[in-house]
Amino acid sequence: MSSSPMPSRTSPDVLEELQLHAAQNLEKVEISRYYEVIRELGKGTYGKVDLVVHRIRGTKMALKFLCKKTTNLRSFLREYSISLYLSPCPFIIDMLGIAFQTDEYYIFAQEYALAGDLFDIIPPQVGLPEVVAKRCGRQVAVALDYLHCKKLVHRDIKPENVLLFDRECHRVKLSDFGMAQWAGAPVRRVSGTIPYTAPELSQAAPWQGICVDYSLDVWAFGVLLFCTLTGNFPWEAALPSDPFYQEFLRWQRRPSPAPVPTQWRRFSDEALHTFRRLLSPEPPCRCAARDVLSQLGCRWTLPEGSGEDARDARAEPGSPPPEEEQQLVDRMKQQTLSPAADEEEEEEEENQAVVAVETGSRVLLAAPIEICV
Ligand SMILES: Nc1ncnc2c1ncn2[C@@H]1O[C@H](COP(=O)(O)OP(=O)(O)OP(=O)(O)O)[C@@H](O)[C@H]1O
Repeated sequence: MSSSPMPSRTSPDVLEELQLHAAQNLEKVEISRYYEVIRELGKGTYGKVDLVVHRIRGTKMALKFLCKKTTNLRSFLREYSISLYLSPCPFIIDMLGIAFQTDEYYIFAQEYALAGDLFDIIPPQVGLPEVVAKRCGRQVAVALDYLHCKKLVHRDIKPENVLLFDRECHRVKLSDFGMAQWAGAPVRRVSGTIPYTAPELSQAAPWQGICVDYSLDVWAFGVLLFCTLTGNFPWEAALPSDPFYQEFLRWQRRPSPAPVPTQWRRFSDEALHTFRRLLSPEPPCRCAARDVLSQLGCRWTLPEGSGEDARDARAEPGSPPPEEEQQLVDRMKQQTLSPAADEEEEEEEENQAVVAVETGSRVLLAAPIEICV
């Protein structure tokens, strides 16, 4: 098993050229003169994304604003040129070749993904239907394979960075290359972790140097697939102190047949095999993102009520006692993609979406994120 991609036929010099060209043409523009802002599409750590219409051409587009206070020109040019460089892939967000600045922001334009992002359509504690999750997973796997072939690592794979053109995921695209790095580049872990952070990074000492590798994306992709299929995170963080991660690790490290951790029992043997390879604690043992493609023909989730989900529920030597397991399940339930679910139940469905976006649903995902420089 190896996560090495096919060799790239393109040169990183292209990126240098793109950056230079963008830097030389980065005009100061008064936004309201050229664009009418329709609404805010999203907010991130370093800025915001607005839906706008070009006043003359009438084209709808998404403008990404990076605040000058927190993003320097070099980082902006990097994100812009990497996004441009990767945008020929049909599963990566298209760039419109427009970049400019105001006094406060650096800005670039992208195509507008009219159905929002993947996070917003995952029903908490339920997940998407298998067919939809696989359709989405297939496109993300191809996008990852593409950028890995170009020797780049995304480093921020999560549902918020998978943009949708329809809610059934017939067309999805990977976005947000603000963290992307060349494979092999040394980075330092600065702070924090999220559920998608691979264990080698979560467990690195603060400021410890690590080498960027494709396997970081593969791990995050495995977590993303779990979230998409279940509406839960598999763990809060891939740390020994996290009981869900610990239980998963026990299962991963045991010779098979080993007891399947509680929250993984809904999956078929084929799906478990795939998860085991995507989420191997040892980075070199992780498979490539594209390896998921050959598993899409198998059934991944067991039919509800088939009795199959009782599989491995029997106590086996070394598995946690039932009370401990129940506690794990309870904690897991609190750790859903929508911690505010209870309060929202009384609200109308329309309001729920708004509340989820504005307050509750991103709590876990908004936990301190991995920032490497
Ligand atoms: N092209 C687009 N079309 C529609 N919505 C978009 C588009 N780009 C971004 N968004 C929305 O805006 C959100 C934030 O965008 P993005 O991830 O690019 O910002 P960021 O500052 O890099 O975020 P983070 O700090 O979380 O990485 C996305 O999760 C998505 O909901």
